[in-house]
Amino acid sequence: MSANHSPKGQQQTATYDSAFLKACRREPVPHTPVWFMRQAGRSLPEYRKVREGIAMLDSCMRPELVTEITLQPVRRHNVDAAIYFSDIVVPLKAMGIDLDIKPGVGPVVAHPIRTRADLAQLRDLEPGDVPYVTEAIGTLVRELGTTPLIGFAGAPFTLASYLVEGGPSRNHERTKALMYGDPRLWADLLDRLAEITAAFLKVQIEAGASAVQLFDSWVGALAPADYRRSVMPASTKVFDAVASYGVPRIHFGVGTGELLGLMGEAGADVVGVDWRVPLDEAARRVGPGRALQGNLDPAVLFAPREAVEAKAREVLDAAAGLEGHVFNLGHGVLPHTDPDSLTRLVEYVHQQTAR
Ligand SMILES: Cc1c2[nH]c(c1CCC(=O)O)Cc1[nH]c(c(CCC(=O)O)c1C)Cc1[nH]c(c(CCC(=O)O)c1C)Cc1[nH]c(c(C)c1CCC(=O)O)C2
Repeated sequence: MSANHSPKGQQQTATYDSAFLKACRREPVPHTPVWFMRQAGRSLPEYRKVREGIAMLDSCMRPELVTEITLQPVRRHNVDAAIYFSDIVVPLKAMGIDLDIKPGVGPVVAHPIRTRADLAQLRDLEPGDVPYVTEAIGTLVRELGTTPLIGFAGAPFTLASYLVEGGPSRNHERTKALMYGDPRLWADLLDRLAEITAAFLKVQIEAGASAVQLFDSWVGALAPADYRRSVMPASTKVFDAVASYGVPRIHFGVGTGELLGLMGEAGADVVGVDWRVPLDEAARRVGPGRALQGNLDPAVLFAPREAVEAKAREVLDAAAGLEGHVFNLGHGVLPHTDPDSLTRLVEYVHQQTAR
């Protein structure tokens, strides 16, 4: 019996033919696929329950907990894809960098990277550093059946911003001081982070992830010329490193209206768009040959149902002429979102776009 006729082969074929992966490949879809960034997390009571008393980073290293949390939004919302439950700082933690995720704050780094000597903290990431990732993804792919699993990583700029600042930052002043003040050290830092990120994405793809998303959440802080010169080479290196697997590569950032074209050029198959740029205009900026993902403002979910549906309709109308559209929010689900409004939104998009 050939591999493709085995139950596993049949599952792989059905996953390949899912609406989500078809939209990423810009093929015709039975309905517009939907998933939400941060769909697993504090908006769900079942998440808060299983996380009780367990620190965020500890939970990322427990495969049975990761599996359960990743599946929760799929069960509840009928989304078209799962996203692996983890955090962008997990590979850094795995190589021994002293950092923690502080509740309500975000990642905090004990010894920020600001000199060439500090770079020694960043060594190569080996699959053996993250055995829980390989294990959890293996289980998830079996449990998810035909629903695709998205792997992810933080992009070099966004990771560098946490490492250089030592924590979350509004203005990224230390990061920019290094970028403009010591371009050589900056380039070496981003190159190291690109290698780590690429290695982390490879682990996830080899374990069975069907797509990957690179989160460059804070890169919207840069002007296009600085992005092109100081960030794009590292992000391109990440995308090139995983190109041969043939899985869709999604590239996302916030406030990136002026960077959308370059973010596509960096090597993405799908460009994530926040709510500030309508999708038809985003498509003009990104150009042909790439799908778009987005872009409902996550705060809209706090409005009454009719208003949510009217705003979702606007997103669908702006996406009408696109080659490929994956419906998502323009950034992550906000912690106090009513989960029922997410479930209704999935239903609405599916029903409005059924072909
Ligand atoms: C910038 C960034 C981080 N982490 C991430 C990004 C990029 C995405 C984005 O722009 O939102 C990525 C991330 N973090 C988490 C996921 C899970 C998968 C998903 O459902 O999308 C993903 C994709 C879990 C998490 N990561 C974190 C939580 C909350 C911690 C908790 O539940 O205790 C979750 C569910 C913690 C975290 N980790 C980080 C922040 C800013 C925070 C929030 C701090 C807080 O408000 O408490 C860094």
